[in-house]
Amino acid sequence: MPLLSDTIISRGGSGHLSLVGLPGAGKTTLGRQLAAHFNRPFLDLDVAIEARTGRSVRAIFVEDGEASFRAVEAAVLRDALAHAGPPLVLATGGGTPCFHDNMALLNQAGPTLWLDVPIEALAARLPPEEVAKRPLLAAAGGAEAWLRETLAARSKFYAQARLRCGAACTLPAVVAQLAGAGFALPATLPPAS
Ligand SMILES: Nc1ncnc2c1ncn2[C@@H]1O[C@H](COP(=O)(O)OP(=O)(O)OP(=O)(O)O)[C@@H](O)[C@H]1O
Ligand SMILES: O=C(O)C1=C[C@@H](O)[C@@H](O)[C@H](O)C1
Ligand SMILES: [Mg+2]
Repeated sequence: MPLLSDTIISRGGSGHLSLVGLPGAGKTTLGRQLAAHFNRPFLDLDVAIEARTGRSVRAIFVEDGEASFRAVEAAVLRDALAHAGPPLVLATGGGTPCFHDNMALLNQAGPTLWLDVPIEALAARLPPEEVAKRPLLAAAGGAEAWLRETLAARSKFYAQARLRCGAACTLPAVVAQLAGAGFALPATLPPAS
């Protein structure tokens, strides 16, 4: 039986396409668009964590603390990357790349893209109702200050992504960037009959 890490590595450059970046960067939004474009399954890691545990991300943070959440996040990530199905478009959680060896695993599993959206644009995208959905942001004094501090702490992890887009992380721009970088992203084949 192959090791989990062998399974992940064997997917190579055409494996899972993972999006990383701060809350509000558009990982979920762009991830869905990329999945539709490349005819791949889409997985949102936060949603997968909630499905696995039967609890909200917020509840895990509040009741068990961040370290517990990060352990569950790392376990669900490993399972997702090792899954035998077709390669995914994966929207990671905002903090996923910064804990355990998650960023190295994402890079082994396939192309990685940092949505490096300017802080001012992120803050404008996150009105109070969006802030309330995100436990770390909601607990902070102000969204913009939290985003700045968090970027300073996290950029060394996000910067390990193979690709990066800035203000214009649109579907056409990212598709062109992936093609230009030579990542092979074949459309998912229908299941053999
Ligand atoms: N390119 C964009 N331009 C403007 N608004 C956007 C763009 N992409 C996403 N948004 C909006 O910004 C908000 C956050 O987007 P989204 O939920 O996709 O971010 P995320 O990176 O998945 O955040 P989180 O890490 O908290 O899950 C949503 O309201 C979404 O509609
Ligand atoms: O930026 C973060 O650390 C987080 C972002 C969300 O996607 C969730 O994974 C959780 O709220 C933590
Ligand atoms: Mg999201």
